Amino acid sequence: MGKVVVLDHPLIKHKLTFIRDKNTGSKDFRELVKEVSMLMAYEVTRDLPLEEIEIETPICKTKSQVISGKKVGLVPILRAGLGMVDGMLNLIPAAKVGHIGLYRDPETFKPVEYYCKLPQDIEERDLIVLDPMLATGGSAVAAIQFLKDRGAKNIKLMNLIAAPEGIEAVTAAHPDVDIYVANVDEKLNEHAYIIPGLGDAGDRLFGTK
Ligand SMILES: O=P(O)(O)OC[C@H]1O[C@H](OP(=O)(O)OP(=O)(O)O)[C@H](O)[C@@H]1O
Ligand SMILES: O=c1cc[nH]c(=O)[nH]1
Ligand SMILES: [Mg+2]
Repeated sequence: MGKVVVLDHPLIKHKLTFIRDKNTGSKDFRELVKEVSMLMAYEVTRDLPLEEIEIETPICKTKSQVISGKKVGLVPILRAGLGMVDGMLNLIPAAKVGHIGLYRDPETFKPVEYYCKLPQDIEERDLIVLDPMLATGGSAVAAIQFLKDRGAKNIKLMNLIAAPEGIEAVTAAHPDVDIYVANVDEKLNEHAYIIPGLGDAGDRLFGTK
């Protein structure tokens, strides 16, 4: 069974409060989502392998560690996942970025795919799927399946806010996938929005409502 890691650092909690606040406009919302993603990247990348290289300080030669040749791929689920890419790239600049376009049908709540462009070597990469919201889990389950169908083997999921229903759906469908979240909220409402949540992440990022 994949682990569920809740990153309840005070800085993340603080920023999440202003992300949730309906009075936070798109500019600040984007900035805060980027900052929280960057803070979460610290923990999501904890198991990246290191190797020792030889360098020379101004004083002497020494051995020191660098991240080894392991390749990372970031896979934002469009649109809202885009808001998390820059924060992650700040810390993992060598990562390649693949995009999966999905929107949730407002009546059935089922994901509808409309775009996909992935790095060619995804089967060799450690992939991190990015989406601020894990609600029913339908979008994340579909995106992860999509990656597995194309040969991906090592996948993590990173969300800002998850509903218990979404965590259950992902762990049932993809028990090999670890989930990293900033908070697990209470439940879903009748429109499958997360309570208390933050509303529609895509609309708030891009000002479309
Ligand atoms: O867990 P689920 O029930 O599938 O819901 C979560 C999905 O819904 C939102 O996307 P949305 O469909 O609003 O598309 P958008 O990012 O373009 O706004 C969100 O960003 C997730 O992708
Ligand atoms: O609460 C929710 C649920 C799905 N998508 C969102 O953006 N927010
Ligand atoms: Mg949306």
